[in-house]
Amino acid sequence: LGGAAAAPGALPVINIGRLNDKDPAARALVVQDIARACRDRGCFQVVNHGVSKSAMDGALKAASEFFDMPAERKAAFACDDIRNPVRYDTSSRDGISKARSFLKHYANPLDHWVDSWPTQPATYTKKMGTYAVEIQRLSIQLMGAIVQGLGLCPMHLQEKLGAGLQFMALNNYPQGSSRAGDTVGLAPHSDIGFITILLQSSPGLEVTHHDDGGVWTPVPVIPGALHVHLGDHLEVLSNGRLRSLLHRAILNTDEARISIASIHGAAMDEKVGCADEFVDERHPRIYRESSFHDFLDFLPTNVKAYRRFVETLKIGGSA
Ligand SMILES: O=C(O)CCC(=O)C(=O)O
Ligand SMILES: [Fe+2]
Repeated sequence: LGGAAAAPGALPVINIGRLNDKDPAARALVVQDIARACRDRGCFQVVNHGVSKSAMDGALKAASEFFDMPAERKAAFACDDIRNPVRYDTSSRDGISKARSFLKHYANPLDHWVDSWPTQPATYTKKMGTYAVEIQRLSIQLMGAIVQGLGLCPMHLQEKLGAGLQFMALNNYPQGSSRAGDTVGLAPHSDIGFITILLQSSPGLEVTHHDDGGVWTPVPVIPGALHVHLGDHLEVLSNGRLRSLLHRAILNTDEARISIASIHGAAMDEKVGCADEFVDERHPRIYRESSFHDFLDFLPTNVKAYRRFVETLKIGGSA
């Protein structure tokens, strides 16, 4: 064919209301939509997901109130140790932050982590906690559908996910200049974990799947919808049947922008490897097993020339 790759079509929006349907055929249709979206696009948006509008609005409000605080207050949460349970930062020491400040913290189980969260603004823990719990529940429901779509039992990972990691990143981007053209706030990367569920206050997120030929597709803001994309550990688990999604954030030229990413994975030291069901003579194991802990060890080494973590896990490849 040659020439520039054609822009892939609109990103899928999936109504997941019937995932809980008693009729297995009704659930199967939704599972099929999710499976296709995971395979072909590495992401999709969900509507009818059961996360309340008030929880979503509350989370964005809590995040914006946090970022609106004076710099000294926020600096109290700054920490050089990437293992700290709460971390605020404005610099680009991670190699991918170009123009963002962020607050990152863990969230599952909430009662274990919430005491380490900011106590200012006063309603932060209440609002973000409510959102975190609802998103954690949704993540388990979505993962049930995703593994079923892969042909596994829907319960395959449920216990590990229930005891697993929920890592939240609140991102704050300045308004971009319309004269400067597209300005990258957060450079292309994939997330660790199985899936990320993301809420954005205004457009800016862009995605490119491994076979999109490097064409970036903007993720539209659909009121009430949540964006879901696949992380490195789902690529590993599926032995490469699914691929993690490269994504980036462009500065919005109309307004400052906030996004809240919730990353869902196995517990800190739990090793994730390829499921035996996807390994046979024709499909040898592609990736070494690894944990979130291993990912944190890898991060500081990934500053100069960015590589997806999952690339470094390839068996036979260079680590
Ligand atoms: O701001 C966005 O939309 C993307 C955020 C993101 O990719 C992340 O926090 O990992
Ligand atoms: Fe990300």
